[in-house]
Amino acid sequence: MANQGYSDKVLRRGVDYKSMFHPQVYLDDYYGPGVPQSAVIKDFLHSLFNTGNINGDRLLDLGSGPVVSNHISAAKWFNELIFSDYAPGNRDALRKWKNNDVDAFDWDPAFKYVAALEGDVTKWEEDRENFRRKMSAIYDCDVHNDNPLHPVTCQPFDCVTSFFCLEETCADEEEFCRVIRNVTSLLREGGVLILLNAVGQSTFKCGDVYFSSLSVEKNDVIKALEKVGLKDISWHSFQAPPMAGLSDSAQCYVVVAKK
Ligand SMILES: C[S@@+](CC[C@H](N)C(=O)[O-])C[C@H]1O[C@@H](n2cnc3c(N)ncnc32)[C@H](O)[C@@H]1O
Repeated sequence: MANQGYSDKVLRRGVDYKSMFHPQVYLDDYYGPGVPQSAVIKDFLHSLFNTGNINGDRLLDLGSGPVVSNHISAAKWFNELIFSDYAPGNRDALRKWKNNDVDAFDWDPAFKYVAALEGDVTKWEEDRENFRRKMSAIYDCDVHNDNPLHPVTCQPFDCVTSFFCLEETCADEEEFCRVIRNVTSLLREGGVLILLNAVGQSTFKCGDVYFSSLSVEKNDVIKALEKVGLKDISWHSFQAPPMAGLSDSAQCYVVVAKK
């Protein structure tokens, strides 16, 4: 589980996200029109949520970045969607979209795509407005705090998600386990944790900037979840289409576990 490769690059992490992670660049590279990876992820999350087994009142996403599309399929199963991120620029991008600002990122194609998966593409605008209504808060967060939402304290959530975030904040296995513990503390008993990330990724790019990631395999993730007492752990992995030099991994995982 060691970071490797890219020894000639400066790999950014931690506080660098506040100044060197540019939301618009990230969105264009990873979520722009025709990026195949984002379609594969939407397909997978659609099939996961459409089992109907993951539902409740409040869902919290940690390290949301400027991204809403990964939660479109989840939205109909929860009354409130709470987003959070460490970098103010990302929280601003989320707020702009919620407020329908003219220069907000255009998520309409993502809503159309998911509405088509749901079997009725004409519903996409209704889905988009329902989503905006359910987006009840956008918090500052740091998954390295015992309470990642500090200073905000919340009732435990029915579901906590974190996509392409936790490994990106950790340098070693010990930190990864601690972060999993912090994140799990926000779940109610019986609540569901959903993590999505790349397998074996040690770096990803946002524009010209390389960010570090803790390279994890299936056993590392499952061990960390078991260590904090999570149960009913299910692991899914799928091949992600090549990302044209943006990441050194072409495999994604989704892990689902119950507290
Ligand atoms: C690769 S982006 C993922 C964004 C989004 N979740 C997605 O699926 O595309 C990693 C995100 O983690 C956030 N982040 C970095 N350090 C963090 C920390 N200590 N606590 C919470 N989020 C953090 C960054 O600001 C960034 O938005």
